[in-house]
Amino acid sequence: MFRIKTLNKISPAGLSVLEQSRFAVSSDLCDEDGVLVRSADMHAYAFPDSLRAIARAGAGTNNIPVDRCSEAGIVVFNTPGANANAVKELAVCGLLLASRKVVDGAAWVRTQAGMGADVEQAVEKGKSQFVGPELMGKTLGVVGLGAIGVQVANIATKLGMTVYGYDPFLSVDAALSLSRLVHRALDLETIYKNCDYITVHVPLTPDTRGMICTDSIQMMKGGVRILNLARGGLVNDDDMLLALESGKVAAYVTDFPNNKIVQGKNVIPIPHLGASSPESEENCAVMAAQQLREYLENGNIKNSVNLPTLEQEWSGIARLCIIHRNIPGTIAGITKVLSEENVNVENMTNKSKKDYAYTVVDINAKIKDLVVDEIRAIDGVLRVRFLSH
Ligand SMILES: NC(=O)C1=CN([C@@H]2O[C@H](COP(=O)(O)OP(=O)(O)OC[C@H]3O[C@@H](n4cnc5c(N)ncnc54)[C@H](O)[C@@H]3O)[C@@H](O)[C@H]2O)C=CC1
Ligand SMILES: O=C(O)C(=O)COP(=O)(O)O
Repeated sequence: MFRIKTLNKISPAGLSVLEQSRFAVSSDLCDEDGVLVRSADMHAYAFPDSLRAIARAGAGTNNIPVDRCSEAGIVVFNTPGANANAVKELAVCGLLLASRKVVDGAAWVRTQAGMGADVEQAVEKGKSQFVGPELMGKTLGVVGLGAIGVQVANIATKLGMTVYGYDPFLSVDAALSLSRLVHRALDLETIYKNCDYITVHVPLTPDTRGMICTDSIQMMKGGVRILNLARGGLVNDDDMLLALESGKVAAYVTDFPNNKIVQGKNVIPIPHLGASSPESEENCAVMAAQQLREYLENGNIKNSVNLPTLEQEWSGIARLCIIHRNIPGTIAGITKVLSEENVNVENMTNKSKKDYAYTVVDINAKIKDLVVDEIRAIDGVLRVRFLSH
C-alpha cells in the first residue's frame, strides 16, 4: 500500500486514479511515499525517508525545493499544458479588463445603487468616465512561448491584434503550434518598444525574477498595459507602483496580488484564478496522479522537472530503479554488483537530465537486500528502489 499525502485540495477525478486498494490518500498521514500538491509552499518541508516522489498538479514548480529533492533522490513531476487553456482564457479576460474599465465601472454602479441614485439614469450620465480602448489593431507582446504563451499569442491574432512573441528556448512543439501570424521577436527590447499590451508567461527562476522593473518599463510605450498571470516575483512591485502612479503603465493585471501592489493605481488584482476552472483542476489532478502512480508502481518517469523521461516495459520478475548522479562509472558499478551475484540483466535503460541520471534494470531473479545495499553504496547513487511483480 502506497501512502500519498495531499497538501492542497486535489480534484476528486485525480484522487480516483489512486485506487483505494493500493493507495492510502489523505492530507493527514505521515511516512508518505508520494505528495500531491498545487501551490502549497514546500521549501521548509521536511522530507521523510519514505518520500519518493512529489507530483505538482499544475505547471509552476517554484513552490518546491527541486534541488533538494534531486539530492534526496525524490522525483518531482508537473503537468505540462494541463491548465494552459484556463490561463489562456483568463489572459483574454485580462486584456479586456486592462482596457475597458469594467472593474472600476462595476464598482461605481454598485456605489450609485448604494447611494440611492436612479441607476439607469446614473449609468447613462456617468459612463463616459469609463471609456477604454479596443484590442483590435493594437500590438501585444507575449514573453514566454510555452504551453500558455503560444495559446495566448494565437488567440490574440484572432482578436485582430498584431502579436510579437519572445522565447529564446522555444521548443519544437511550441514552434509547430504557433500561428504563422505571430512575429518572432529576437530580443525583449523589440517587445518592450513596440507593444501596447505585454503579457508574461515564463517560469519564475533566478533569471526571470524582477524582469519587469524600471529598466524594462523605461523601454516601453507610454500607457502600456501589463498582464502577469505567471508569478508575482517576475515584477518588481516598487518599480511597478511608480510606473502606475506616473501613468507610464496604464494598467497592471496580476494573478498574484500582495499587500503592496494591491494599493497601486489601476491595478486589477485577481486571486490566483489562472488554473481555477473545474476542467483544468481535473486535467492537472488526473495527470499528476497518473504520473505518481506509474512511478511508484513501475518506476516509469514522465514529465519530471528534475529527472529524465524513462518508460520501460517490464521484462523480468523484478526491477531496480536507480537515481544517481550523471557521472562516469555508475552503470559499470551497478552491472558489476549484479554479475558478481550471478544475476542476468533482462533489460536496462539509462537516461540523464543535466546533473542527474536514472537507470532501470529488469532482472529475472529476486535479489537479497544486501545486494540492493551494495548498489546503494556505489559512488553517486542517490536512491535505489527494488520492485517485483
Ligand atoms: N496563474 C496561474 O494559475 C498559472 C500560472 N502559471 C505560470 O505560468 C508559467 C508558464 O506556464 P506554461 O506556459 O504552462 O509553462 P511552459 O514551461 O510550457 O512555458 C514556459 C516558457 O517560458 C520560456 N522561458 C523560460 N525562460 C524565459 C525567458 N527568460 N524569456 C522568455 N521565455 C522564457 C520557456 O522556454 C518556455 O517555453 C508557469 O511556470 C507558472 O509560473 C502556469 C499555470 C497556471
Ligand atoms: O499551475 C500553476 O503554475 C499555477 O499557478 C496554478 O496554481 P494552482 O494549482 O491553481 O494553485
